[in-house]
Amino acid sequence: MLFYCYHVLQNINQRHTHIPRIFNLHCDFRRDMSLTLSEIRLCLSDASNGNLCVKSLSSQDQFMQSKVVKTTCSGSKATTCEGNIKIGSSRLGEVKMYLNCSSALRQTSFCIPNLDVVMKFMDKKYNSFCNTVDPRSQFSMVKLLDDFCRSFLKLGYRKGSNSKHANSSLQSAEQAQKNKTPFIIDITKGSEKVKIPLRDEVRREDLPKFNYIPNNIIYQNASVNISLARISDDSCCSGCSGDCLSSLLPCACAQETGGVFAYTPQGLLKEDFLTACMSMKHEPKDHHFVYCKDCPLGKSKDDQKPEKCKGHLLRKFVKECWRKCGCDMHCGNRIVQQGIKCKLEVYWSSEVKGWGLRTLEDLPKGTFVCEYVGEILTNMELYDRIMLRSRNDRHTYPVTLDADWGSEKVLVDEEALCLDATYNGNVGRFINHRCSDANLIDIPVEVETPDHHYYHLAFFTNRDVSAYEELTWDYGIDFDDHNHPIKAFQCCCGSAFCHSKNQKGKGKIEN
Ligand SMILES: C[S@@+](CC[C@H](N)C(=O)[O-])C[C@H]1O[C@@H](n2cnc3c(N)ncnc32)[C@H](O)[C@@H]1O
Repeated sequence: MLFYCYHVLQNINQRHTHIPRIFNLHCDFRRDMSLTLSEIRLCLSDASNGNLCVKSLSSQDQFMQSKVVKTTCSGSKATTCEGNIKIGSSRLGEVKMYLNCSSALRQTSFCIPNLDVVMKFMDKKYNSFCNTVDPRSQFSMVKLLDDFCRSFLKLGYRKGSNSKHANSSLQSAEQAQKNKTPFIIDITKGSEKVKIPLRDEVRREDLPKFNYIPNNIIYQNASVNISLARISDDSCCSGCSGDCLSSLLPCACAQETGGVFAYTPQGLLKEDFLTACMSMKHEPKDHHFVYCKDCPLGKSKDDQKPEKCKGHLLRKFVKECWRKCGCDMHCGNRIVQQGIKCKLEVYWSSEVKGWGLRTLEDLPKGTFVCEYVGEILTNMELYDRIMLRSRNDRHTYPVTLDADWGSEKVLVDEEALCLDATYNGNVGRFINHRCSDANLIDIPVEVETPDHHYYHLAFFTNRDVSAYEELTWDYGIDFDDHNHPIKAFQCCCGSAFCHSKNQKGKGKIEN
């Protein structure tokens, strides 16, 4: 059997905004190139035959396969050829096609042509055949296959499916088609270097209501001292020029990370730095935890009788070059401040989790994705906000900037800071939690002030992440502490290490 895979329509779904989309096309073409729509008759069986794992989709997007029992190619020298066409659709509505013809071509001098060339050939052939002049009505193989996939989903839905899973995908795909799925082209309203769309596949009424801000903003009482005088001459690199990463000796800005820069020349977080941060997060043994004498969290719950500190993870910081440094804006030690560069998308993750964030491209390990941006609040301000919160507010959006709380003897309230992205925030507010094996890690980054009670919270990938995977981080919250400002929720992350499974005694991880 001749089998050959062509990747032709990869990423087409990035260009086509409406689902269903062709994800990949794998196919064989006959030697005489007689494989055209009019010459193929498809008989789809309704049997589903297992799952097809696709690397570029997350493992939860299992594909249902339908097997074509017969493919007939007429008009060729070989009268009939039996083969397989496998079509899969995921819950997200992506469609994958394999075309696999059996033939005797293996024995011939058949040479596999470039599929782009074949596509053009087919377009030309059918356009001349139809004698069309209007470019809008011209035949296109790509359009034809796209249409084929849409019809497949549509007809499959009408006839019903023996899979609940596939059914919901088809339903939402159908609905999306019907409604021409409204979505926001750019939730950042032009304030980031990249556009970040919001894909509304299921036509939600409750689109997120918030104001997009690309940088943290002080709400009222927070003390953030960003005066240049605060930066001493020996903690910046005024003598540098160009790119600090290319100089022979690391400059003063690498001191925070032990005299070596945390970033590679390719702009990724270094493997050993990442490993150290991950091990602190995954094995928070006593020496990584610090206990403050006068814990701001304990105080905010009861000022008269403050609760004992439950401990804070003492975190490693990255320090980036900044305004007092002599290097330029493209210096390799200025990753976070250069802003978002990845292709991201906000999408409806699930009924329980709500909106989520996914990547539209493969991201190598150590890639900076985005910051968690919000209003800078003091711990008391956050506490007051929480008191006023409506019971109907399902999701919460604060993070505590406590990476250095333990090293301070006493923090006054103006210095015990949090970020709240409820009303004002960036795309980081859509990142959902995943217990233990999330694909992002949050790293504290010092940029404009050496005072570590204020810092940037930046997300980096902690492994290679494939396009269309949901981006998640481990919020690191205590799910049993119902008074914590970051309200615990019933976790549905789906991880084998999920704490809600642990509570039922399954998948327990030992710290
Ligand atoms: C920072 S927001 C994340 C974005 C949110 N999903 C949305 O729709 O805007 C955090 C909230 O999302 C929900 N959430 C995040 N991860 C979750 C998970 N693993 N399971 C259930 N709910 C989750 C919780 O309601 C949580 O308070």
